[in-house]
Amino acid sequence: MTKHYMDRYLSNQAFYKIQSQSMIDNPDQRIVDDLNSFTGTALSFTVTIFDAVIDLISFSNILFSIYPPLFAVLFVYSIGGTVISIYLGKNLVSLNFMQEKKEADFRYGLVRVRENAESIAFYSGEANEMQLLLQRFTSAFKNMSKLLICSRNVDFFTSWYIYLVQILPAAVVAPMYFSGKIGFGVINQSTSAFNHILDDFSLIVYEIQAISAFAAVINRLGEFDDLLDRSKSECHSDPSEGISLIYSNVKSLPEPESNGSIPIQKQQKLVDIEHLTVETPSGTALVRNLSLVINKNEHLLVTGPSGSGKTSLLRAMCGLWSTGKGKIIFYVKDGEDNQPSISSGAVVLEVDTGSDKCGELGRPSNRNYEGIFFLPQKPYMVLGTLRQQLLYPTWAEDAISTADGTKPTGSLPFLKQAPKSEHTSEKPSKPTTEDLIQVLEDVRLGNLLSRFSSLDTSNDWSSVLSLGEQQRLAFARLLLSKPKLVLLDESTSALDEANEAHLYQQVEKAGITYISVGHRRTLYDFHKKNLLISTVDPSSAEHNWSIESIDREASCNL
Ligand SMILES: Nc1ncnc2c1ncn2[C@@H]1O[C@H](COP(=O)(O)OP(=O)(O)OP(=O)(O)O)[C@@H](O)[C@H]1O
Repeated sequence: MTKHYMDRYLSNQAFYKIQSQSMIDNPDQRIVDDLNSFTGTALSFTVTIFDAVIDLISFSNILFSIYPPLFAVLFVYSIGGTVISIYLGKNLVSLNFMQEKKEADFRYGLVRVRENAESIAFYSGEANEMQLLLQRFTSAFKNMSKLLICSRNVDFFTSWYIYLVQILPAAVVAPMYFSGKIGFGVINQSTSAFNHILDDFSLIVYEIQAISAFAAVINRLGEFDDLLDRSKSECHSDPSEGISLIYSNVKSLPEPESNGSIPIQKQQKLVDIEHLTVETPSGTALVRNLSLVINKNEHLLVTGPSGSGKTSLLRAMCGLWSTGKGKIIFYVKDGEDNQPSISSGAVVLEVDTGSDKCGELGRPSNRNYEGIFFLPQKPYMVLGTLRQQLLYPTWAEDAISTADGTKPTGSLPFLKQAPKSEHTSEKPSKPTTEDLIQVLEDVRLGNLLSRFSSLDTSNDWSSVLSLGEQQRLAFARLLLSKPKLVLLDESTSALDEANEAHLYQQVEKAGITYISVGHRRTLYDFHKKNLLISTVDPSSAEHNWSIESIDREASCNL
């Protein structure tokens, strides 16, 4: 079940939507704790119910042969007890639900302190953190107090219910004993049979607390399950709604000129954006009616005021946001197998649409295999060795290792990677150790090997490397993956100008076309076109962007 849920959580970018739109709380706790409770309790309930059925069959006969009216008393008693315990415990389900949430919130608060230890220490924010954590803890504590009061009431009743049962059967059969119809031993016999059967009928009374906790777990898992299903069905929804991403496996060939030749520049179209309007998930327009073609090596710089929607444009290009309209066509795949067929001078394009590629995972399972790479401003450092950092995210097989760095032993079927979807393109071949060392040199991080002794040293890389070093490491990943197109979101913001220039030269040398977002003047030196996005004016329907060529020499002189 854990693997099943993780598969769906990591498909269709469900984890991203859940986090960015705050759809449900603590999905991690649902996967770890709720699944654990669900499977454990489901198993123990099954065994308990099975036990109860066997017990009921064995003792009903005895009780019925002693005195049939005892059965009627038993029914009335157990039904009455069940109704009262359900009434007393009616708040237990919601209180258990909230307890799980509040404890998970508290734990998450502590995890955030650990993850942001340095920033908090720089801010000297200990007192504030303590306050925030105490608020979360107090909230969990208050809910626990309500839960305890409710459980206490249920417990009082359950105890009373259990004690009364000791005298009830004896009281019912006592008149028969005194009238001499039954012997003294039969009283004991009837008490024992009565207790057994009552235990079976009173499952709800005895287990009301466990049942309410189980119901809360089912609610939380059900909510999560629905969300994951919805995320999958959204991927298969009408592709005409929202922004369409199209991955073409042929290069777009324009109409040949009168002499039959096709201009070289036009053959190298990489991205074609048609009438694109990008909106936030809440529906605010950020970029209006953008039409743009990016050819190979025609590096584009996206600039504009803070909050104008530069990163959001990249989000739309990566398929993270589909709110808005228009088309983004990528011509980044090699077209050897699918040469366009030309008939009567017309060019027929063969394209794979995003929806065709949906398969199990909706959007392409790994955009990197499609020849597109993304570098964020704050690089993500995986938990693991330096080698795993470099191989991430294109080659992830080696990531299966335990916290102490050892490989898990034994055959665990769920550790096997999922079979590759037939639509998924081939990965580039895996780099050798020499390639990894070379790429570290290329991004001027060769000193890491002497600092950390080898490529297989594990560390908390986001703490031990400076932000600039992390950004260079991210460029090393890019150079290893050799995509056709890379989207750089202020990914050199922490670097000095010399390192920034060096990295851009390396990327250009590798033949990778880049689209950068940034504010720094130095960036103009490495780009050929500038897309300027201005803040949308809600009162006007005009588009809010302009494109101009960058005169490299002029920008160098600036
Ligand atoms: N998940 C979201 N839901 C709603 N609005 C969002 C969301 N994420 C970002 N926004 C809003 O969208 C707008 C554009 O954000 P974006 O990150 O694209 O700006 P930007 O131009 O890259 O800014 P900066 O230069 O400061 O990085 C901002 O006003 C931001 O508050």
